[in-house]
Amino acid sequence: MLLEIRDVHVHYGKIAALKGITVEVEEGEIVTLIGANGAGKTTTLKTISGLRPLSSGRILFNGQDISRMPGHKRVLAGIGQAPEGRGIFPGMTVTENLHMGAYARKGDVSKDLAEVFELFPRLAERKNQAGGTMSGGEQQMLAIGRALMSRPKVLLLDEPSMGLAPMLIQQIFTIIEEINRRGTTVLVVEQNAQQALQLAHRAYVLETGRVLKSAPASELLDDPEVRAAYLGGGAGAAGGSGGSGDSGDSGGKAAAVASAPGEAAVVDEPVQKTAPDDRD
Ligand SMILES: Nc1ncnc2c1ncn2[C@@H]1O[C@H](COP(=O)(O)OP(=O)(O)OP(=O)(O)O)[C@@H](O)[C@H]1O
Repeated sequence: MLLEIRDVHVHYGKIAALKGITVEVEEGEIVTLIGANGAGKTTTLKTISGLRPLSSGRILFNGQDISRMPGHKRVLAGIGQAPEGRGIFPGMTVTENLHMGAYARKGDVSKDLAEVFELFPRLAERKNQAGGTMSGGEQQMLAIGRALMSRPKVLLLDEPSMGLAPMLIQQIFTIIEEINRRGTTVLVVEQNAQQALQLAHRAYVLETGRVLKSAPASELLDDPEVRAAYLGGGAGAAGGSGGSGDSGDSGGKAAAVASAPGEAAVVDEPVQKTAPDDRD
């Protein structure tokens, strides 16, 4: 087992955000955590990467207990994270941002840089552009690319589809599949349950700090309870895709994106929000 989260409890002051979560990730898998707002998905990722301390429980990585290991050492051990809200450095260029991803690692990074540019040609085209002037989709690519620069064994992704137009979501998910095909294990948190379940091998459904269910992703796509609560109640995603009943149709994918009808025309514009989630 590459990553094991065992009966983990996490608190924000008196608020119990995780109430005994157990999640396992095998090497080579794509695992997704789905669930409503406030279920504890982001907290789970932050606890794995060392941004939140555990109240109790254990986190094992490659069999080693990392529960109390500082975050930067976890990066060196092979845990890479692309955080919610991207968290890129707005004033730095794309290349500089990518170099920051390798800061904790010694040695030549040119091969890694070339690999990221190959995965994300858009970043290569914009390598001298300031991160803050990039579109939402490009910033998401940059955040993933930066996490890859640390050569993670497991890549933690927090809401990679957030705020992106359907076509871009599709692109990002295809790249995540490719990253996994090249050997990186992926743990991805998503509100976009339909797409996450189509991407992942296995999934955990979180509800108010607990694991409600875990199963192969394809099983959860057909699970009536999951469909009712997280997939818009019927076939395909919420939002009225036309309801063809085929969960793999592109209409369903498009409808899985939470956007007002008028927003469909917005492709991918520069975004201002670049700071990491700083509610802590
Ligand atoms: N900085 C914080 N201070 C206090 N409570 C917090 C903080 N961050 C999260 N929480 C609480 O912890 C619980 C889990 O939140 P978390 O962000 O992990 O959920 P989530 O499933 O990722 O939801 P979202 O999609 O909204 O990010 C919620 O009850 C939330 O209100």
